[in-house]
Amino acid sequence: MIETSVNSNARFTTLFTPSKTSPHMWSSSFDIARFLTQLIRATPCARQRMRQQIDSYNRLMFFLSGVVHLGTVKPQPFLLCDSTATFQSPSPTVPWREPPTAAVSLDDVDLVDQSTAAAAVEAVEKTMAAATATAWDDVFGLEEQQRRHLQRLHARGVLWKHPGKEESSAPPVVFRLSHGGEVSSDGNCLFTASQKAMEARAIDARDLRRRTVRRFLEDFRSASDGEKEVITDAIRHMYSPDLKSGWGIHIVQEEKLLAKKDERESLDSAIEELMQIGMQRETAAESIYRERCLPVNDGLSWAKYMSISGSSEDEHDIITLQYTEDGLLSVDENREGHAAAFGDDIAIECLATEFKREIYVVQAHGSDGMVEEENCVFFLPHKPRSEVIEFPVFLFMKGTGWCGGGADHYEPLIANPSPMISHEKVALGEVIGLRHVLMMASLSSSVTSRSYRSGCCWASFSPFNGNGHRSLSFLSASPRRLDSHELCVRFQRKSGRASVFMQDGAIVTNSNSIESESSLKGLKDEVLSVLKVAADSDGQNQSTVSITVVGASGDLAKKKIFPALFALYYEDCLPEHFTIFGYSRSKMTDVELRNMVSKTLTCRIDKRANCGEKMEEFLKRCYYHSGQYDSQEHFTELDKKLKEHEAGRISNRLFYLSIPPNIFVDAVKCASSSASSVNGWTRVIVEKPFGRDSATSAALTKSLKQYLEEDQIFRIDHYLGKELVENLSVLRFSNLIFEPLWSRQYIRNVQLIFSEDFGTEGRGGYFDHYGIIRDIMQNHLLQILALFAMETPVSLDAEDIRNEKVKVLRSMRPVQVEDVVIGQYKSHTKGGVTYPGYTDDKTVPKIA
Ligand SMILES: NC(=O)C1=CN([C@@H]2O[C@H](COP(=O)(O)OP(=O)(O)OC[C@H]3O[C@@H](n4cnc5c(N)ncnc54)[C@H](OP(=O)(O)O)[C@@H]3O)[C@@H](O)[C@H]2O)C=CC1
Ligand SMILES: O=C1O[C@H](COP(=O)(O)O)[C@@H](O)[C@H](O)[C@H]1O
Repeated sequence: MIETSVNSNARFTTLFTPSKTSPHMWSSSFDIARFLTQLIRATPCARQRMRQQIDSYNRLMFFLSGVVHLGTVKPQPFLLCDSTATFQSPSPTVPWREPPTAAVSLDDVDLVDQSTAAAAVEAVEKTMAAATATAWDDVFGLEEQQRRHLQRLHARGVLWKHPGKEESSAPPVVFRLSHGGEVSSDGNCLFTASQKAMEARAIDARDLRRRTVRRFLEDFRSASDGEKEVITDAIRHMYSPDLKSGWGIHIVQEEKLLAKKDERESLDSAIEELMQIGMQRETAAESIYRERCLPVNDGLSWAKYMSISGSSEDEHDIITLQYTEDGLLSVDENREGHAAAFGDDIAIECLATEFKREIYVVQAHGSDGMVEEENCVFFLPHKPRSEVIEFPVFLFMKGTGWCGGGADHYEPLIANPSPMISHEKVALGEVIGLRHVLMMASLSSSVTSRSYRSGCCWASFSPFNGNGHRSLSFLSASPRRLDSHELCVRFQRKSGRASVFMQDGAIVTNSNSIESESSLKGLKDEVLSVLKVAADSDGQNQSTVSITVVGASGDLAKKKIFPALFALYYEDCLPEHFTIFGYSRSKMTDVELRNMVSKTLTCRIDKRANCGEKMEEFLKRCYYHSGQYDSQEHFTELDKKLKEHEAGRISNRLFYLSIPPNIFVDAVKCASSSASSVNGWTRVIVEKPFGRDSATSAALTKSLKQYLEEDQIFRIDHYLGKELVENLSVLRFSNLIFEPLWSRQYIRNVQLIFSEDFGTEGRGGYFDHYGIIRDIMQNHLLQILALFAMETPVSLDAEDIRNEKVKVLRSMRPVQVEDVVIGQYKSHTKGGVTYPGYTDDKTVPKIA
């Protein structure tokens, strides 16, 4: 029995639905807070947390099982391109070191005014720290520990040596690995991620898939019998496992079958026929699909399988049969044909061969990685069978797997190459007192002109001029500001030695080849001013989020939204630049709004330090504008105020509609036409109820879509964000004890109990009109029911979860009036206090 008991401590929990891709799950006061963070940053924490809990163990198992069982790649599960290890080998290179942690003293090089230098250093340090820290900051789905490993990996860089080439002809390269952005977590992610990681703009993900399959077929056909056998074994192991003896790693095994799209109807009728003679749908389906579909169990069927991208143009649909040791668990019939073949190790190797590039799959393990801290990043190499002609491709493997059911997810890594720092090469930086400004510059006379990426600037050298001088140009790192600033560095060719040997900010030798003190001073001044400009301009390009609570004078705003925003602020989850505006018809000043809000702000994070202070700071960021919900003019005034606060930054705007549903559309119309962002995103959160029934809900959506794109609309069902509800999925799918027991064989009945210990609380008008069934049953409780009863989704992707929920709802017998017992609560006395009955509430209309 699951009891979702709700009492006065109940927190506001949210589930939001960016409709097209439906339910993302959320949780509360923190829940609404988390929802808002995600919405603002588009990084779903709750999902992330759930993934983390489910995945870390399974990912490692999945990874190791791949390594153990796959005969086609040479598994090397431990750091292959470990920069630390390689850099320590004796070589003519300067060993790479971690950035110094001690504060830099400007004493040795203090040739400019201290305060200017200090201010600039601070600005630059901030930018640099942000650049490194944010390298993996916004990536959702990571445990803190993983994030740390990845940030460290980014900061250190990864050394890569061209396989099979002498160092002299192909010197080693250090890559900085940063996240290349999320890609949709469907079966195409290997290809979409690879396309981004390769920065292959001219080729799309589908082409990559096609070329992968073509490469496989060409090579497979020309393989020897022995090689074919190895490949076939690997394919069988993955897609047609031996269900008698193949157990050991996963408690669920999958078989893949291919159904011809044009035979789906006849397959369905055959299944129906079996059902008519009393067979259950799944057993019937299993039997028909097994009999009439193509198993993926050899090279040719693998090629057919791997060609499937989930589009209507595919020849086949993928059918997945899932088994536990007890027998059939489920049949994923993929009726809409959207499932795509997830790329496996064989596919990656083919991709590597096709492009003649090594592909490294990088994994970072979390707290339960069972490996020591230093070895938490794994590189799984996939070597091309051909020669290597280009730099490698790096992919990040982020698990979304369910109990070994597969579905690890690939995301692109962008690998920025930097040359090795050697004694022939010099970096300029510390000499001018800028600890973290790493501008590596090759002064070797063979190099005529080159660009190097530094943490906050681009620096490029011109060729030497007739006087043996060359200049260094700085460009702001921000792509929007490519205004260059010329600096004459006046390094001399003749010395052949660097003025300052520097690595990551450290001075390792003298600076006597810089011509004179005055030129150094000039250089320092100029660089400082350039960097200051760069840092300032970067600041301007930062974005800001303006959150407008429409209906700020109301119950929900006071009780839940403002406290949630404060919780977010307290937890440092709001961006640096944000403003909150309350908007409603009531007349209020900023101060009055702050007073109103302050009454409901509690330090949710149980009396933690500085709560009062934080609250004051937070309130200072809250403003109010009074206006009608259907007035363009009033929203234009709001827009003006928002702009003042946004101060020229990229503005992202969020409107939280905390108003009665009959005025949603008016407010959206005015907000979108008079107060939407011109250079950032505009998003709208819509509170329930989304209509009274299906028709009115559709009508509401249609009206909203006159003014908004679907992906701007976020619908909330806060209940799904409740921790208990979220944990249900974890309990079901990641708990090895419950997972196999969660079936009708072992559970006799399930009761969902929603018990509140308070009454209508002045909302009698609403309840009497709308009804408790519409208020909580058709949304909150049905969602819980679906989560409880659904089959394992293919992945945690919103679409997959929704599909499984829909299947549950479709297979339920509609409730009849005779099935329902309804009632109203009566007045009662407890602890000497008398609580009114439903009909005693003054706001409940009286029957004449
Ligand atoms: N309260 C809660 O716990 C929950 C609420 N919701 C939903 O959130 C939304 C807001 O709820 P809640 O704050 O309780 O609602 P309120 O009834 O408190 O309304 C919010 C504000 O809207 C304005 N307003 C109210 N009625 C009208 C009207 N007829 N015409 C124009 N403006 C009006 C008022 O502001 P002013 O007069 O200053 O303009 C009011 O302060 C609703 O859609 C509700 O269903 C969802 C889940 C829980
Ligand atoms: O949506 C609603 O939910 C609340 C219960 O949610 P909680 O987060 O406060 O526990 C319910 O009281 C209210 O009637 C309903 O509209």
